[in-house]
Parts: sequence; C-alpha cells; structure tokens
Amino acid sequence: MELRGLLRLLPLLMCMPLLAYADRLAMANAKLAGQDTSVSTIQTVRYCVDPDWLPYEGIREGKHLGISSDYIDYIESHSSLKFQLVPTSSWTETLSFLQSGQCDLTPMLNKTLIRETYLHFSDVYFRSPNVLVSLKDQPFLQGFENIGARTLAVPKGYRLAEYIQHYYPQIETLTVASEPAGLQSVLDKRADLFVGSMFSVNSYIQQTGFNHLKIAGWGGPEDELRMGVAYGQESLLPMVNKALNAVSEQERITIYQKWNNVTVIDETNYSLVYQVICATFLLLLILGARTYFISQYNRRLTDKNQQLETLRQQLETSNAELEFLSTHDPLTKLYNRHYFNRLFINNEQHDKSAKAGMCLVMIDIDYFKEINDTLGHNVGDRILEQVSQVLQHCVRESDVVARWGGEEFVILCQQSSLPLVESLCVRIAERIKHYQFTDNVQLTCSFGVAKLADSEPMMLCFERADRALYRAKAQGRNQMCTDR
Ligand SMILES: Nc1nc2c(ncn2[C@@H]2O[C@H](COP(=O)(O)OP(=O)(O)OP(=O)(O)O)[C@@H](O)[C@H]2O)c(=O)[nH]1
Repeated sequence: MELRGLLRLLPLLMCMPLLAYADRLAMANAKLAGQDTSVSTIQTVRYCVDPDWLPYEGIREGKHLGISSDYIDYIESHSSLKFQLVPTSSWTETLSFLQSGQCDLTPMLNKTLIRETYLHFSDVYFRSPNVLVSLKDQPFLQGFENIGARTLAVPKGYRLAEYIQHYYPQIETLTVASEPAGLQSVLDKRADLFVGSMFSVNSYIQQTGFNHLKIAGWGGPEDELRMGVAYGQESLLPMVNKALNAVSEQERITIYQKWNNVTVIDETNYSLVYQVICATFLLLLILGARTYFISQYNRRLTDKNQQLETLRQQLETSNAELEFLSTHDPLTKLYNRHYFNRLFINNEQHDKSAKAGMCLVMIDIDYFKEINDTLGHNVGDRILEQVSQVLQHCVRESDVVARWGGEEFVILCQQSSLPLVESLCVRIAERIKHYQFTDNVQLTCSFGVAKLADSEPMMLCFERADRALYRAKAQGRNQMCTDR
C-alpha cells in the first residue's frame, strides 16, 4: 500500500525538479513582464514647433532652438517622456499637423477658442507682451483702437489674427507667413503696421539691423504661452504641468536670458559714426600735416631763395669787381694797359669814321724816381692818383685815359685833331703845374702826340706817339712833341 502509494507518487516526485524549473521560469517570465511594463512608461511624444519664431522657438538646420527647446529638454529630463521633433515649414503647417494627429504636442502657443477645439493646454509658463511695429515716420499708437485706416500685418495662424478678427474686425489686415515676413512687409510699405511678440520682434530688429523700424505701441493682450497637447494625448498634460511647475524661477530667468542675449543695435549706428569721425579726424590730420609740411617746405624754399638771391648779388658784385679789376688799374682806377691794348691798340675792328679823328697822347711824369726816392713810395702812389684825377678832369667824356705802366699814361682822343689834342696837353701841363700835390710836390710831365693816319694800324700810331714822347724827354722834359 505504501509502495503502491509511493509508486503513485513517483511520477509526481519525478516531475518535481521540472516543476521547480517551471516555477523559476514563470518567475523569470513574470520578471521580464514587469520590465516590459516599466519600458512601456517611457512615452515618445512627437511635437511640432513654429519654425520661424525666435527667440521663442524655431528650427535651424533641422534642430529645435529657442526658449521652448529648453523647456522641452527640461521636461524630458524630469519625466518619462521622450520628445521627437516633427519638422514643419510654417506655423500653419504645425497647427494642421496637430489637428491631423501627425504631432502630439506643440510647446509654445496661446490658448484661443478655435485652438481649444483640437488642443488641450498646459498651465501658462511664459508671458510676453505684444507690440505694434511701424516705420519711424509713423506716430505712436496706444493700441489697436488707434490703428484707424492703417493696414496691419498679422502672421497667419497666430492667436492675434483670431483676436483681431474677433474684437477688431474693422482693422484692415495683411496676412503674412511669419513674424520676419510681417516686419519685411512694413519695410516694403505693403503694410503700415505689424503686430507681434515683443521679444521676437525686438530680437529680429536687433539681429537684422532694421533701423527704420520702431515700436509704435502695445498690440493687444500679452501672450500667455503654454504647451498644447493634441486631442487623445491629454494623458500627457499632468506630466507636462508637473515638470513645468517644477522649473524654478532661477531656471526660467536663465532660459530667458540665454535666448534674449542678443547684441543691441542702437538706433544710431555708433560704430559707423565713430568710423566716420575717425576717418574725418585722420583726413584732417593728414591735411594738417600736409599743410604744415608744405608751409615748412615753403619757408625753407623762401630762405633758400633769399640765400640764393644774396649769393647771386654777391656773385654779381664779385663779377663786377673782377671785371673792374681785370680792366682797371687798382691804384689810379684808370683803365689798365691790358684793357687799353685789347680795346684799341690790338683791335682793328674800328670802322673808318671812328678812326678818322683818333689821336694818341703818351704822358710821362718827369723825374718821378726822385719823388719815390726822397718822399717814399707811398707819396709816389698819392702823386700817381692825383695825376690820374687831373687827366680824367681835363679830357672829354669821349676820351679814354689809361695807365700805361709806372708813371706813364696814355690818352685816346676820339673825333679830334692834332691842334685840339695839343691844346689838351697844354691844359694838362698847366693844371699839373698849379696842382696842389701831396707834400707840395712840384711836377712836370712830358707829352708825345700822334694822329692816326688813314689805314694806319693803331700799333704804329702808338709807336709814333711813344717816339714823340721819347723826343720830348730827350729834349729836356716838361714839353710836348708831336709826330706829324
Ligand atoms: N710810387 C710808385 N712808384 C712807381 C710805380 N711804378 C713805377 N714807379 C717808379 O717810377 C720810377 C720811374 O723812374 P724812371 O723810369 O727812372 O723815370 P723817371 O725817374 O721819371 O725819369 P724820367 O722818366 O726819365 O723823367 C721808378 O722809380 C719806379 O719805381 C708805382 O706804382 N708807384
């Protein structure tokens, strides 16, 4: 019985290890099943954004940028949600993707009545005012009430379009694809005004340097931005709200500052102004330096010209002196022998009429050696000067007096005759006789006279005059001999 009982239990005993294995398998399966359950809690959320609404959000090179991108990152790191961007080309496409179920969520938009028909909204997590933008020549406007007949550009699909249509249907609107397109329409004067979010408008104006634009007034109620969740995905909202509410004030400020950290382009382009000022200053500096250097150069040139003029005058004086020295006797200041020779004796260029009345007088002071010997050479020099003055005084202007050498002189009388020349010699002898010479010296002179004959060379006439003088000396001095 016991054996039969044991035999009956044998299959059971044999199966026990298998049962234990099956149990462990079941436990393992259960464990695996448990893991599967936890995996299924990581939920992928497809989301769409406005591709052209920076700094709020945008898509650049396929990447989600802007304030909303940081909030998406925050939610992802603080929940089991995993976000996957579905790129769109416009805000209207984003809205249609949300309606058609191609997107589960959009991270940043205002709540409107129409949008509530296909979206659930999170709590507000970002607020921003809307502004009117115009060209600078437009007046300031308080708000939509003062727009009057002006055309207002509004981005297609934006809450403001819905708002204006509902509350200000009389305003003439121009629907534009995006905020940048709206600003451009004002620049192009297709619209008088544009309404948009202050941060994005400001950012766009600063980044593009649209200096002709200005903020013309407030534009409707401020944006109260939330996340929108497509119908059917409302289970996401608690997680989204939980994460959004957990963002600290400091983190909100950090995100805001990060995406508004743009270079402010002042209304006046001061860098250009500075460049123009610097260029003008540089130009003035160059002109000043140029004027200074030119005036310096001119001053030096004037100095040099004056020096040159002085040198020229000195040279002229020197030349005149040289000329004088080369033609005159330094003691008596009469023409010298060399000049006289060159001009008259050796020069046969004189024409016949000039030669016709030419006479030569050779004059020699008598016993001059004695004066030198008894009174000294200096007194001799004074006597020579005084005799020269007498000769110069007695002759006519056309006559030429020269010192022939030592105490000997020659006079060339032009347009004259032997009688006239002889009377000249008499006058000279008389004057010398009565002249008050230095040291009361008494002087006499001997004269030799000759008249230039027709066709006679001057040299021959000179020799004849010299011979006549020799005769006068030989005959006792203090007399005149003429070679006829
Ligand atoms: N002081 C001075 N004497 C001069 C100069 N040139 C020549 N004599 C002198 O003139 C004198 C000329 O003398 P001489 O030739 O004998 O003639 P002279 O004494 O006049 O006698 P005669 O001519 O025969 O009447 C010499 O004593 C020369 O030294 C000069 O420039 N200055």
